[in-house]
Amino acid sequence: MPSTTGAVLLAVAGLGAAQLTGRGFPDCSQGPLRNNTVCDLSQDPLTRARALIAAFTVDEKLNNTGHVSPGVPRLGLPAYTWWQEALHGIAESPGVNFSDHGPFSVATSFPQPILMGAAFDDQLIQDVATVISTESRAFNNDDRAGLDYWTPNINPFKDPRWGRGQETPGEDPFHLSSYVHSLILGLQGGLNPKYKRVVATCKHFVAYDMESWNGNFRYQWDAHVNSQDLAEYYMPPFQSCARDSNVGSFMCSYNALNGVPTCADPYLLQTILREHWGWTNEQQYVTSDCDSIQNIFMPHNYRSTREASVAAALNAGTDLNCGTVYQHHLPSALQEGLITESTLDQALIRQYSALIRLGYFDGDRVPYRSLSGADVNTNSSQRLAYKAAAEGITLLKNDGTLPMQITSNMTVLIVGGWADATTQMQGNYAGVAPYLHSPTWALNQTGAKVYTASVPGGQGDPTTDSWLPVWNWAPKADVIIYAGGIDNSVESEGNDRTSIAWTGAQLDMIGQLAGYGKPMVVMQMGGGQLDSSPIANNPNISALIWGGYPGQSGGEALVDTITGKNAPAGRLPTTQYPADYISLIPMTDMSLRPNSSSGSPGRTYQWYTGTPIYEFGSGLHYTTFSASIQSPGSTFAISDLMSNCTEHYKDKCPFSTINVNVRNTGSTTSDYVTLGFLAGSHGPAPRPKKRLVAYTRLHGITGGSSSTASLKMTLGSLGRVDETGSKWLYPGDYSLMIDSQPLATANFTLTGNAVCLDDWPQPPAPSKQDSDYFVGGYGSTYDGQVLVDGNVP
Ligand SMILES: O=[N+]([O-])c1ccc(O[C@@H]2O[C@@H](CO)[C@H](O)[C@H]2O)cc1
Repeated sequence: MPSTTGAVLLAVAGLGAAQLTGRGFPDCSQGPLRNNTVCDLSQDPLTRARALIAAFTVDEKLNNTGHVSPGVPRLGLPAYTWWQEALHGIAESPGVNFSDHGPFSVATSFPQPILMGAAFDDQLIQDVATVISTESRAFNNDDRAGLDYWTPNINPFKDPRWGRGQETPGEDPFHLSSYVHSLILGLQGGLNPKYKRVVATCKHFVAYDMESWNGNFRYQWDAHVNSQDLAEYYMPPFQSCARDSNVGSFMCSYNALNGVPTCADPYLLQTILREHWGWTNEQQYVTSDCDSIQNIFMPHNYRSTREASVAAALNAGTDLNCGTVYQHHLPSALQEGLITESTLDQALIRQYSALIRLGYFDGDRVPYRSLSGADVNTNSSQRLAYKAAAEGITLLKNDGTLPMQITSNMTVLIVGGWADATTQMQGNYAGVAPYLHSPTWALNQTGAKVYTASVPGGQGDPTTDSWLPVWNWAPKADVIIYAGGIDNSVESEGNDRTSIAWTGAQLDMIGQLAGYGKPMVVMQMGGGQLDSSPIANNPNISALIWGGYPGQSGGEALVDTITGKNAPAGRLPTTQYPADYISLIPMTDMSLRPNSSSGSPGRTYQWYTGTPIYEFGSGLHYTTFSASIQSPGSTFAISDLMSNCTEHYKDKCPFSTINVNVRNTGSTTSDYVTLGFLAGSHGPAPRPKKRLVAYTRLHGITGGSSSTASLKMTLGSLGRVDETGSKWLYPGDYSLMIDSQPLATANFTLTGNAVCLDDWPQPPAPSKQDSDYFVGGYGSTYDGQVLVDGNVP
């Protein structure tokens, strides 16, 4: 038992404040660590990290367990802030300093992931992530950021109300898995680079997709998910991160899963993450979400003391605490024997070996050390931010009015809360952009006469003052654009939506404007979808464009889509449900399949039994396409497929690369997203309507010419998940369909006996303590304090 576990000598600041605790690097040539093996580059990262941690006293170990780590001055180990954010560009966060450094106080601001997801272009995502990691290294070299980025948010966007759905690439688990693989390659600099560019963090593990609904809050919510939905829907993006992309870090979530707060769950953090997915080289760490270890104690009330709560987290495999409870309560947990020093060592070794993989101790040998302000906000990163917005923008309705020239002799009226949007275009987790070009700014570049009105006001605004400019200008306009929808005032962290309809005030204005009978375009902005049927069904509205949160070049990309400079080819990454959908299913219902007894109509395009307003994968073009598919063959014996399968993880074995010839049958040059959906009578009922198994974006197909999409399909993409969560290859009929409204189909049959591709580990039976689990809930009190959102005591 260690003798000294006394007061931790640490002044830890509040969670959200900028905490610039000093960065810099340890000096391995002159500093006190120079003779420690951590400075010996010939050793492997794990050996080096072990040697470093062996030099710490117990107090020094305990001190360095929070996101603000003081380092060890005695050893010349600098303070380090682990918490940086970069969801779509370097973002304001505790470890990032944007304060004035001349032209270098900005970072490229790409669109929110929900819009980049709509591009269905994995190479684009890798390119974007490479710019982010380049800029991150420049910030780090200028001592204005650390090297650990707690991004991406990769929880599937299952419920249209979720305020943070905008942070994700959409609702489909295959799409998310593929997207996140490319993203991590770009952020970290490859699958297994000698030096990672930055550490990426897949969050929030797992089943976190609700902020605040009907008295449930993310800090206390217990998500009940059966093994089938868990393995089939909620887990695949995380499997892609851990097993297939070698991500450097994971973040457990606020919520509990089936009675156990995720940060205290060894089934998740050890059995699934480290054992089943082989995330075992001890060069990666699990961090908590910010204060989610405190939440194990309260409001989850999963353990009766803070000491027991921090011990439950550390022992389960949460190596780092975003917050301060580890630093304040692990000392007594150690003294009470609730944790061992070797478990503490393991957590620290994981943290510091991750830093070693970043070259933290290797001085100028790290190739990224030369990156500087000249590598931030470059011309090419500006072009990429534009491209990312342009590729994601999705055309949902067009009566033939678009594309439409906007020339200097025209008058344009643009109305709505997004008409002059600037920071609004970034959404949340944003940084300081070099510029923010609004739709109005972009229209002004055309030389046309542009009138802007930001009406309407709030839903209950009874005045017509703000309508006057509209009534004045609408009759004179050659084209009317309405730019509105939703933004972070109704969807954000801590804030789920209570309606998925357009507000009456906006529909009133849109209807009035349409009444002028002019060419009229509606831009539906925001991350979550709105029921746009009133716009789709209004014959006086020429076109509907969905623009998400398009980032620094959003205005140009939107206006260029109207004029045809950008030929739209984005596809909806989520289902657009009718407005009454949310009255049929509670946010807390985690099941995907429709259920006649609960009344659930099912979730996502795979299981929703109703008719969507616009389905997942919708998106029009300024041209037309045809497709022909090369058949992979008609019949396959499962035994043959398996005997050719040499991968350790059987679901990764290739099935076939299927070539799809896509022909532009119109005259406008355009990209085309080739979506491959699988359906058929294989595996047990109920069966999904279809599921995405492959996609590729083809670029710049000129009118009359063709391009080939190679859709790589694995055995896993054919597999289906049973009720225990295991994935099987089943005999039966399969149809691979190209596009949402199929342009081509290939049918084939698998014969023989079903074979298990992935034997899912079963959760343990609830322990006595787990069954004592009690959710306190917000609005309840603890120690006389009322628990309120954003104020977890
Ligand atoms: O106290 N704060 O300032 C604060 C700020 C953000 C916050 O959200 C959490 O922090 C992010 C860490 O990456 C997670 O994605 C999110 O769930 C939680 C707490």
